[in-house]
Amino acid sequence: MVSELFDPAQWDDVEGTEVFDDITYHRGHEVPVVRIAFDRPEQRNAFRPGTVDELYAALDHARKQADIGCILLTGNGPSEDDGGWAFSAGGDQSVRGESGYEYRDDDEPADDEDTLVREAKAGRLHILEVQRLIRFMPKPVVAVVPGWAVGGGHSLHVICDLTLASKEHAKFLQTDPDVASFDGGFGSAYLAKQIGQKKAREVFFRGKTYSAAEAVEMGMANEAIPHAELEDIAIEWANEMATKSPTAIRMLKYAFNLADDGLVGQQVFAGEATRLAYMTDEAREGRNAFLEGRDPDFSSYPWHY
Ligand SMILES: CC(C)(COP(=O)(O)OP(=O)(O)OC[C@H]1O[C@@H](n2cnc3c(N)ncnc32)[C@H](O)[C@@H]1OP(=O)(O)O)[C@@H](O)C(=O)NCCC(=O)NCCSC(=O)CCC(=O)c1ccccc1C(=O)O
Repeated sequence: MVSELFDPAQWDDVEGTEVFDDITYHRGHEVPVVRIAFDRPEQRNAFRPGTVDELYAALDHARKQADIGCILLTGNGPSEDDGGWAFSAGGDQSVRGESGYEYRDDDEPADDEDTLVREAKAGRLHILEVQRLIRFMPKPVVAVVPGWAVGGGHSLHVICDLTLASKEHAKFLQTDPDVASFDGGFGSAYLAKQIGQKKAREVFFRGKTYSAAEAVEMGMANEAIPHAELEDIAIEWANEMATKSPTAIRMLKYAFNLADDGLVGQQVFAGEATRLAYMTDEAREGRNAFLEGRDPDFSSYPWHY
Protein backbone atom coordinates (compact mmCIF):
# COMPACT_ATOMS: atom_id res chain seq x y z
CA MET A 1 0.00 0.00 0.00
CA VAL A 2 1.36 3.41 -0.99
CA SER A 3 -0.72 5.32 1.54
CA GLU A 4 -4.09 4.89 3.21
CA LEU A 5 -5.44 7.87 1.23
CA PHE A 6 -3.95 6.66 -2.07
CA ASP A 7 -6.54 5.27 -4.48
CA PRO A 8 -4.72 2.89 -6.87
CA ALA A 9 -7.55 3.20 -9.41
CA GLN A 10 -6.72 6.89 -9.85
CA TRP A 11 -2.98 6.55 -10.45
CA ASP A 12 -0.49 4.84 -12.77
CA ASP A 13 3.16 4.03 -12.05
CA VAL A 14 5.77 6.13 -13.82
CA GLU A 15 8.54 4.18 -15.50
CA GLY A 16 11.95 4.67 -13.90
CA THR A 17 10.66 5.91 -10.56
CA GLU A 18 10.92 2.50 -8.86
CA VAL A 19 14.48 3.56 -7.93
CA PHE A 20 13.09 6.13 -5.51
CA ASP A 21 13.53 5.12 -1.85
CA ASP A 22 12.10 8.11 0.00
CA ILE A 23 9.29 9.33 -2.24
CA THR A 24 6.60 7.89 -4.47
CA TYR A 25 5.64 9.34 -7.84
CA HIS A 26 2.46 8.56 -9.80
CA ARG A 27 0.66 9.92 -12.80
CA GLY A 28 -3.11 10.40 -12.98
CA HIS A 29 -4.92 7.54 -14.71
CA GLU A 30 -7.54 9.83 -16.22
CA VAL A 31 -6.46 13.29 -15.10
CA PRO A 32 -3.43 15.32 -16.32
CA VAL A 33 -1.99 15.46 -12.82
CA VAL A 34 0.92 13.85 -10.95
CA ARG A 35 1.11 12.86 -7.29
CA ILE A 36 4.48 13.15 -5.55
CA ALA A 37 4.64 12.01 -1.93
CA PHE A 38 7.19 11.84 0.85
CA ASP A 39 7.45 8.18 1.85
CA ARG A 40 9.08 8.12 5.28
CA PRO A 41 5.95 8.00 7.43
CA GLU A 42 7.77 6.49 10.45
CA GLN A 43 9.95 9.62 10.52
CA ARG A 44 6.94 11.94 9.96
CA ASN A 45 8.20 12.26 6.37
CA ALA A 46 11.29 14.21 7.45
CA PHE A 47 13.61 14.71 4.48
CA ARG A 48 17.26 13.70 4.26
CA PRO A 49 19.55 14.71 1.35
CA GLY A 50 18.59 11.67 -0.73
CA THR A 51 14.90 12.52 -0.23
CA VAL A 52 15.53 16.01 -1.52
CA ASP A 53 17.44 14.69 -4.56
CA GLU A 54 14.50 12.42 -5.41
CA LEU A 55 11.94 15.15 -4.82
CA TYR A 56 13.86 17.51 -7.09
CA ALA A 57 14.11 14.85 -9.82
CA ALA A 58 10.39 14.05 -9.64
CA LEU A 59 9.33 17.70 -9.69
CA ASP A 60 11.67 18.42 -12.58
CA HIS A 61 10.26 15.44 -14.48
CA ALA A 62 6.72 16.73 -13.86
CA ARG A 63 7.77 20.22 -14.98
CA LYS A 64 8.83 18.85 -18.36
CA GLN A 65 5.66 16.83 -19.08
CA ALA A 66 3.73 18.89 -21.65
CA ASP A 67 0.51 16.99 -20.88
CA ILE A 68 0.64 17.47 -17.11
CA GLY A 69 -1.05 20.58 -15.72
CA CYS A 70 -0.85 20.23 -11.95
CA ILE A 71 1.26 18.58 -9.25
CA LEU A 72 -0.03 17.28 -5.93
CA LEU A 73 2.67 17.18 -3.25
CA THR A 74 1.77 15.15 -0.18
CA GLY A 75 3.01 12.72 2.46
CA ASN A 76 2.22 9.01 2.60
CA GLY A 77 0.88 7.54 5.82
CA PRO A 78 -0.01 6.70 8.40
CA SER A 79 3.08 5.65 10.35
CA GLU A 80 3.06 1.92 11.06
CA ASP A 81 4.61 2.69 14.46
CA ASP A 82 1.91 4.91 15.92
CA GLY A 83 -0.66 5.76 13.24
CA GLY A 84 0.55 9.39 12.98
CA TRP A 85 0.16 11.38 9.75
CA ALA A 86 2.54 13.92 8.24
CA PHE A 87 3.04 16.07 5.18
CA SER A 88 6.66 16.54 6.28
CA ALA A 89 8.46 17.29 9.54
CA GLY A 90 11.25 19.12 7.66
CA GLY A 91 14.96 18.41 7.64
CA ASP A 92 15.94 15.05 9.20
CA GLN A 93 17.68 16.15 12.38
CA SER A 94 19.45 12.81 12.78
CA VAL A 95 21.65 13.53 9.73
CA ARG A 96 22.19 17.21 10.39
CA GLY A 97 25.89 18.04 10.41
CA GLU A 98 27.79 21.27 10.78
CA SER A 99 27.50 22.42 7.18
CA GLY A 100 24.04 21.08 6.45
CA TYR A 101 22.24 17.76 6.11
CA GLU A 102 24.55 14.81 5.32
CA TYR A 103 24.30 11.74 3.11
CA ARG A 104 24.72 8.58 5.22
CA ASP A 105 24.54 4.83 4.67
CA ASP A 106 21.57 3.92 2.47
CA ASP A 107 21.14 7.58 1.65
CA GLU A 108 24.46 7.56 -0.24
CA PRO A 109 24.02 8.66 -3.84
CA ALA A 110 26.84 6.56 -5.34
CA ASP A 111 30.17 4.92 -4.83
CA ASP A 112 32.75 6.18 -2.31
CA GLU A 113 35.59 6.28 -4.81
CA ASP A 114 33.89 8.82 -7.03
CA THR A 115 35.28 12.38 -6.71
CA LEU A 116 31.90 13.91 -7.40
CA VAL A 117 30.46 11.94 -4.50
CA ARG A 118 32.88 13.63 -2.11
CA GLU A 119 31.34 16.95 -3.13
CA ALA A 120 27.83 15.56 -2.79
CA LYS A 121 28.65 14.28 0.69
CA ALA A 122 29.24 17.79 1.99
CA GLY A 123 26.32 19.04 4.07
CA ARG A 124 23.41 20.14 1.95
CA LEU A 125 20.53 22.59 2.38
CA HIS A 126 19.17 21.92 -1.04
CA ILE A 127 15.53 21.87 -0.02
CA LEU A 128 15.86 25.54 -0.97
CA GLU A 129 16.54 24.44 -4.57
CA VAL A 130 13.28 22.48 -4.41
CA GLN A 131 11.52 25.59 -3.13
CA ARG A 132 12.77 27.54 -6.16
CA LEU A 133 11.75 24.75 -8.52
CA ILE A 134 8.21 24.88 -7.11
CA ARG A 135 8.19 28.67 -7.27
CA PHE A 136 9.18 28.78 -10.94
CA MET A 137 7.24 25.66 -11.95
CA PRO A 138 5.07 26.65 -14.94
CA LYS A 139 2.03 24.90 -13.47
CA PRO A 140 0.34 24.89 -10.05
CA VAL A 141 1.75 22.81 -7.21
CA VAL A 142 -0.74 21.92 -4.47
CA ALA A 143 0.38 20.94 -0.97
CA VAL A 144 -1.95 18.21 0.23
CA VAL A 145 -1.39 18.14 3.99
CA PRO A 146 -2.66 14.96 5.70
CA GLY A 147 -0.87 15.57 9.03
CA TRP A 148 2.10 17.48 10.42
CA ALA A 149 3.65 20.27 8.29
CA VAL A 150 6.63 21.29 10.41
CA GLY A 151 9.88 23.28 10.01
CA GLY A 152 11.12 22.91 6.43
CA GLY A 153 7.94 20.92 5.74
CA HIS A 154 5.95 23.98 6.78
CA SER A 155 8.05 26.13 4.44
CA LEU A 156 7.29 23.72 1.60
CA HIS A 157 3.54 24.11 2.04
CA VAL A 158 4.03 27.89 2.15
CA ILE A 159 5.80 27.94 -1.22
CA CYS A 160 3.19 25.74 -2.90
CA ASP A 161 0.52 27.55 -4.90
CA LEU A 162 -2.35 26.13 -2.86
CA THR A 163 -2.69 24.15 0.38
CA LEU A 164 -5.44 21.63 1.13
CA ALA A 165 -5.45 20.29 4.67
CA SER A 166 -6.94 17.32 6.48
CA LYS A 167 -9.64 18.69 8.80
CA GLU A 168 -8.88 16.10 11.48
CA HIS A 169 -5.12 15.52 11.23
CA ALA A 170 -3.35 18.50 9.60
CA LYS A 171 -1.17 20.42 12.04
CA PHE A 172 0.97 23.41 11.11
CA LEU A 173 4.02 24.18 13.24
CA GLN A 174 7.25 26.14 12.89
CA THR A 175 10.02 24.62 14.99
CA ASP A 176 12.92 26.33 13.19
CA PRO A 177 13.99 28.43 16.21
CA ASP A 178 13.70 25.37 18.50
CA VAL A 179 16.35 23.53 16.50
CA ALA A 180 18.43 26.64 15.72
CA SER A 181 17.41 26.79 12.05
CA PHE A 182 15.84 29.67 10.19
CA ASP A 183 14.23 29.84 6.81
CA GLY A 184 14.74 33.55 6.19
CA GLY A 185 13.41 33.31 2.63
CA PHE A 186 10.02 32.18 1.39
CA GLY A 187 9.27 30.16 4.55
CA SER A 188 9.08 33.33 6.65
CA ALA A 189 8.91 36.41 4.41
CA TYR A 190 6.47 34.93 1.92
CA LEU A 191 4.42 33.50 4.79
CA ALA A 192 4.10 37.08 6.08
CA LYS A 193 2.68 38.09 2.68
CA GLN A 194 0.07 35.36 3.11
CA ILE A 195 -0.98 35.84 6.73
CA GLY A 196 0.42 39.26 7.67
CA GLN A 197 3.52 40.30 9.57
CA LYS A 198 2.19 39.97 13.11
CA LYS A 199 0.80 36.49 12.57
CA ALA A 200 3.89 35.23 10.69
CA ARG A 201 6.13 36.45 13.51
CA GLU A 202 3.87 34.66 15.98
CA VAL A 203 4.16 31.43 13.95
CA PHE A 204 7.98 31.53 14.09
CA PHE A 205 8.57 33.20 17.46
CA ARG A 206 6.02 31.22 19.52
CA GLY A 207 6.16 27.81 17.80
CA LYS A 208 2.48 27.13 18.43
CA THR A 209 0.64 24.36 16.57
CA TYR A 210 -2.26 25.47 14.35
CA SER A 211 -5.15 23.31 13.14
CA ALA A 212 -6.38 23.09 9.55
CA ALA A 213 -9.28 25.40 10.38
CA GLU A 214 -6.89 27.98 11.90
CA ALA A 215 -4.59 27.72 8.87
CA VAL A 216 -7.54 28.44 6.56
CA GLU A 217 -8.68 31.31 8.78
CA MET A 218 -5.15 32.79 8.71
CA GLY A 219 -4.96 32.55 4.90
CA MET A 220 -2.11 30.03 4.61
CA ALA A 221 -4.37 27.11 3.62
CA ASN A 222 -7.20 27.11 1.12
CA GLU A 223 -9.57 24.57 2.59
CA ALA A 224 -9.91 22.07 5.43
CA ILE A 225 -11.22 18.79 4.03
CA PRO A 226 -12.46 15.65 5.83
CA HIS A 227 -9.44 13.36 6.04
CA ALA A 228 -10.96 10.44 4.13
CA GLU A 229 -11.82 12.73 1.19
CA LEU A 230 -8.57 14.72 1.13
CA GLU A 231 -6.96 13.15 -1.92
CA ASP A 232 -10.22 12.84 -3.88
CA ILE A 233 -10.93 16.54 -3.44
CA ALA A 234 -7.30 17.37 -4.23
CA ILE A 235 -7.59 15.45 -7.52
CA GLU A 236 -10.81 17.38 -8.31
CA TRP A 237 -9.13 20.73 -7.68
CA ALA A 238 -6.04 19.67 -9.64
CA ASN A 239 -8.13 18.53 -12.59
CA GLU A 240 -10.01 21.84 -12.63
CA MET A 241 -6.73 23.74 -12.89
CA ALA A 242 -5.06 21.31 -15.27
CA THR A 243 -7.85 21.53 -17.83
CA LYS A 244 -7.73 25.33 -18.14
CA SER A 245 -5.58 27.22 -20.67
CA PRO A 246 -1.93 26.26 -19.95
CA THR A 247 -0.72 29.66 -21.18
CA ALA A 248 -3.18 31.59 -19.03
CA ILE A 249 -2.38 29.57 -15.89
CA ARG A 250 1.39 29.88 -16.48
CA MET A 251 1.20 33.64 -17.08
CA LEU A 252 -1.04 34.09 -14.02
CA LYS A 253 1.31 32.11 -11.76
CA TYR A 254 4.28 34.19 -12.90
CA ALA A 255 2.22 37.38 -12.58
CA PHE A 256 1.35 36.46 -8.96
CA ASN A 257 5.05 35.81 -8.31
CA LEU A 258 6.42 38.86 -10.10
CA ALA A 259 6.10 41.62 -7.52
CA ASP A 260 7.70 39.53 -4.76
CA ASP A 261 10.47 38.02 -6.89
CA GLY A 262 12.12 41.24 -8.08
CA LEU A 263 14.20 41.13 -11.25
CA VAL A 264 14.12 37.31 -11.34
CA GLY A 265 10.30 37.47 -11.25
CA GLN A 266 10.39 39.98 -14.09
CA GLN A 267 12.81 37.76 -16.03
CA VAL A 268 10.59 34.68 -15.66
CA PHE A 269 7.43 36.59 -16.66
CA ALA A 270 9.24 38.37 -19.53
CA GLY A 271 10.65 35.07 -20.81
CA GLU A 272 7.11 33.78 -21.23
CA ALA A 273 6.08 37.05 -22.93
CA THR A 274 8.97 36.55 -25.37
CA ARG A 275 7.80 32.99 -26.05
CA LEU A 276 4.31 34.35 -26.88
CA ALA A 277 5.82 37.02 -29.13
CA TYR A 278 7.86 34.37 -30.97
CA MET A 279 4.58 32.73 -31.96
CA THR A 280 3.50 35.78 -34.06
CA ASP A 281 3.95 36.45 -37.80
CA GLU A 282 5.74 39.64 -36.83
CA ALA A 283 8.45 37.65 -35.04
CA ARG A 284 8.68 35.18 -37.91
CA GLU A 285 9.28 38.14 -40.27
CA GLY A 286 12.21 39.31 -38.10
CA ARG A 287 13.77 35.85 -38.06
CA ASN A 288 13.16 35.18 -41.77
CA ALA A 289 14.58 38.55 -42.83
CA PHE A 290 17.83 37.73 -41.00
CA LEU A 291 18.03 34.22 -42.46
CA GLU A 292 17.26 35.53 -45.98
CA GLY A 293 19.81 38.37 -45.69
CA ARG A 294 17.28 41.19 -46.23
CA ASP A 295 15.87 44.10 -44.23
CA PRO A 296 12.79 43.14 -42.18
CA ASP A 297 9.43 44.54 -43.34
CA PHE A 298 7.29 45.19 -40.28
CA SER A 299 4.96 47.62 -42.13
CA SER A 300 1.92 45.34 -41.96
CA TYR A 301 2.16 44.92 -38.17
CA PRO A 302 0.31 47.66 -36.28
CA TRP A 303 1.50 49.61 -33.22
CA HIS A 304 -1.23 48.22 -30.93
CA TYR A 305 -2.55 50.45 -28.18
C1 LIG B 1 6.71 16.63 13.84
C2 LIG B 1 6.52 16.45 15.34
C3 LIG B 1 5.84 17.68 15.93
C4 LIG B 1 5.61 15.22 15.51
O1 LIG B 1 5.45 14.93 16.87
P1 LIG B 1 4.82 13.53 17.28
O2 LIG B 1 3.55 13.33 16.54
O3 LIG B 1 4.75 13.53 18.78
O4 LIG B 1 5.83 12.43 16.77
P2 LIG B 1 7.31 12.06 17.28
O5 LIG B 1 7.22 10.91 18.21
O6 LIG B 1 8.02 13.27 17.75
O7 LIG B 1 7.98 11.61 15.91
C5 LIG B 1 7.76 10.32 15.36
C6 LIG B 1 9.08 9.82 14.83
O8 LIG B 1 9.51 10.69 13.78
C7 LIG B 1 10.81 11.18 14.04
N1 LIG B 1 10.94 12.55 13.51
C8 LIG B 1 10.02 13.49 13.50
N2 LIG B 1 10.48 14.61 12.95
C9 LIG B 1 11.77 14.35 12.60
C10 LIG B 1 12.80 15.12 12.01
N3 LIG B 1 12.58 16.39 11.59
N4 LIG B 1 13.99 14.56 11.83
C11 LIG B 1 14.22 13.27 12.21
N5 LIG B 1 13.27 12.48 12.77
C12 LIG B 1 12.07 13.01 12.97
C13 LIG B 1 10.91 11.19 15.55
O9 LIG B 1 12.25 11.20 15.97
C14 LIG B 1 10.19 9.87 15.88
O10 LIG B 1 11.07 8.79 15.62
P3 LIG B 1 11.22 7.57 16.67
O11 LIG B 1 12.30 6.72 16.10
O12 LIG B 1 9.88 6.93 16.66
O13 LIG B 1 11.53 8.19 17.98
C15 LIG B 1 7.85 16.19 16.07
O14 LIG B 1 8.36 14.95 15.65
C16 LIG B 1 8.87 17.24 15.80
O15 LIG B 1 8.84 18.30 16.37
N6 LIG B 1 9.79 16.95 14.89
C17 LIG B 1 10.93 17.79 14.60
C18 LIG B 1 10.51 18.90 13.68
C19 LIG B 1 11.70 19.74 13.32
O16 LIG B 1 12.25 20.39 14.18
N7 LIG B 1 12.09 19.76 12.05
C20 LIG B 1 13.27 20.40 11.55
C21 LIG B 1 13.06 21.89 11.40
S1 LIG B 1 14.48 22.66 10.68
C22 LIG B 1 14.29 22.27 9.04
O17 LIG B 1 13.41 21.64 8.62
C23 LIG B 1 15.36 22.84 8.19
C24 LIG B 1 15.13 22.48 6.77
C25 LIG B 1 16.02 23.14 5.85
O18 LIG B 1 16.65 22.43 5.16
C26 LIG B 1 16.16 24.59 5.73
C27 LIG B 1 17.44 25.05 5.94
C28 LIG B 1 17.71 26.39 5.75
C29 LIG B 1 16.70 27.26 5.34
C30 LIG B 1 15.44 26.79 5.13
C31 LIG B 1 15.16 25.48 5.36
C32 LIG B 1 13.77 25.11 5.25
O19 LIG B 1 13.10 25.17 6.31
O20 LIG B 1 13.35 24.70 4.18
